[in-house]
Amino acid sequence: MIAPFTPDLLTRDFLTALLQQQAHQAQRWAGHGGHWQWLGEGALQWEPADLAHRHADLVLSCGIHGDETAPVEVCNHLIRDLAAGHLSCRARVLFLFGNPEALRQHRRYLDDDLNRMFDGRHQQHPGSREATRAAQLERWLSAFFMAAPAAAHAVPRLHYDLHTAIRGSRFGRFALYPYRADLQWNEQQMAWLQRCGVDAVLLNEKPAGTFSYFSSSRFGADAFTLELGKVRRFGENDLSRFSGMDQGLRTLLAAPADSTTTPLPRRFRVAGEIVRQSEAGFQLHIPDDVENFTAFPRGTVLATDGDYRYVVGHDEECIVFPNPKVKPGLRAGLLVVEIKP
Ligand SMILES: O=C(O)CCC(=O)N[C@@H](CCC(=O)O)C(=O)O
Ligand SMILES: [Zn+2]
Repeated sequence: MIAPFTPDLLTRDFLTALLQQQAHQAQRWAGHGGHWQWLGEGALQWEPADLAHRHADLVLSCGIHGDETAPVEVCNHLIRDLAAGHLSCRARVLFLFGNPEALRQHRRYLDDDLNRMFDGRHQQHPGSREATRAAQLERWLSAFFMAAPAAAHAVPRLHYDLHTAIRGSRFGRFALYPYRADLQWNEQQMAWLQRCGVDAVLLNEKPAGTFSYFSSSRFGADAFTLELGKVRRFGENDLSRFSGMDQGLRTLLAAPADSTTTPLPRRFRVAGEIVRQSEAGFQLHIPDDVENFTAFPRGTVLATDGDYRYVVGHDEECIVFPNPKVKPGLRAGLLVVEIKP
């Protein structure tokens, strides 16, 4: 029998409540040092009692891809510990569990890749379940930033979109920094990422339909897609591999990121993109066991599709996210080159 919905269950085990579709009423209730608010399926907001002195408006999203379960467990533990009073949180936080139905089915997506739908692109996919969800996630995130109560000082907007990758990687954890028209990368954020165990950052050079691009471009948030490990099913994740990010987030909830300098992550810029052209003719000439950040020399033909060829044009390009199964028109791989200090 499905247990009745209570706010207590919702925060004690948000994930189970979500997967069992138990929580579906708009509610607001008091917690340790602040208030919770259930906004809708997969959306939970925390506001500290002392809003005037909060140090960040932080969006933590996970499960945008339904087969990427470890970050969902990390967020679930943060909610549980915050609800139990074991974790202090002086930031205002919006937790978003991106694609609940895909999480239930352990599928990357149901109809379309949700992380290609943001910044209004969902309007081009009427009838897609991910289009509906992207519009909903955009509304929650927009309201969270736009309706932020006044504070005693400027409050940074942050958004960390937590993912895991399909393939192994030469860098265990890496971040994607969405394109910024002003080209100002936030060095303090880079240092914070390094302290969380993120070894490499990819700087994107054009707008995208990703969730992190949406919050960066629309709200000036310091937003990142964070790749924290490998895709696995619920129950198969070794959460000790995620402890760096877990600890980093716990510290950040309690207090602003400190600005001590650390070695910064290595930086890469996007140099090219493999785009699948057709359903029938696309071939990716990269074996299945090639890891993210594997380098290929100039002249290597990485993909073909009819007249289309992707040929490595720099002395060396490293492949990230090679995936021959994407739909035509979508990215089937990113090519990056390191920016030498
Ligand atoms: O491992 C893979 O092939 C994909 C992992 C993943 O979901 N990555 C994100 C990156 C988003 C970005 O470019 O900021 C994605 O593809 O959506
Ligand atoms: Zn993902």
